[in-house]
Amino acid sequence: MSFLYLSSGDALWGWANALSSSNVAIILVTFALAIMIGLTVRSKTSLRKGKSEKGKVNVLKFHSEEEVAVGLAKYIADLSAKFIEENGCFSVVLSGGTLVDTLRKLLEPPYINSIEWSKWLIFFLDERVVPLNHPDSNYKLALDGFLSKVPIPKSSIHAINDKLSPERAAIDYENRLKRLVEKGTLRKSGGSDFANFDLMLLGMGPDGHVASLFCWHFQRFEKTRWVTSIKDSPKPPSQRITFTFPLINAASEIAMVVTGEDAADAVKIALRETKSSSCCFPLPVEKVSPIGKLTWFLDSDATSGYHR
Ligand SMILES: O=C(O)[C@H](O)[C@@H](O)[C@H](O)[C@H](O)COP(=O)(O)O
Repeated sequence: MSFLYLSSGDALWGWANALSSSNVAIILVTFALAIMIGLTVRSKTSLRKGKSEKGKVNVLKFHSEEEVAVGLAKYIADLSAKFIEENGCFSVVLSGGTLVDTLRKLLEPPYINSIEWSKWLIFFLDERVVPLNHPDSNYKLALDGFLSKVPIPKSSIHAINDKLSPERAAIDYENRLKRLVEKGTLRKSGGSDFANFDLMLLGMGPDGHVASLFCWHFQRFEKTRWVTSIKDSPKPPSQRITFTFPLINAASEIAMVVTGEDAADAVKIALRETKSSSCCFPLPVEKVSPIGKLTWFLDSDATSGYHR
């Protein structure tokens, strides 16, 4: 009832006088609690909003790996034209594994002639710490299967320093990326200081790993480093460097390119068709959530059991 009279100065004065100091304390605590509850509800709402507004997810299902390669080439060529028109260059981050082979349609007409290759900048999402001419090197894989067949200037291909230890190679690569941001060669992501790559091309292992971020390794929880190292990778070779999730998720576009039935279970989990069963935490792939857009390229083997 008292609150009904708050508009009247006299009533307010009388009401206030009537309060003992303990009543004042109770009212202050009540107000504080109300403000805290209000803030909690607000922040939960904005978190939910933030999550749903973050990036768009597009799932493209193709019958065969060949069709994935065709669809991926068109997607990359379109992005190349868009980003070169907007910014004068196109920064592309490559994974190892089967991805490089899936890029093969870019080496054919019309793309081989229409893409402005001289404006591409190439980076490596993860790299095995071996000499660059070693059969395990992702750089060598990309060079032999793709980069040597297109006119991308050598100076635009950013390989790791293969003379360094994994820790030092990761620090060195991170520092080189930071210098490229300072020089304006790479853009900064809107909401953070991380570099904002135009396109990251990711593969995924059957255990749901992406880059060299594996289930049982702390590197997947890294929050501040851009690039980190691992010395006991479950997928050989054991010594690697890898982009971290904050850097991965600062990208404008991420393509998750997954083919073959080995990966089908992890695909189902990542696309929320089933819950993680044996793992009591999200798979690394579930942490892929770019500020921009995420597009899945899947063949029918990788989607066996995925119904949506
Ligand atoms: O260097 C690596 O091993 C990778 O970058 C790794 O993350 C790879 O992309 C996945 O393991 C998928 O590999 P596949 O495409 O061969 O299945």
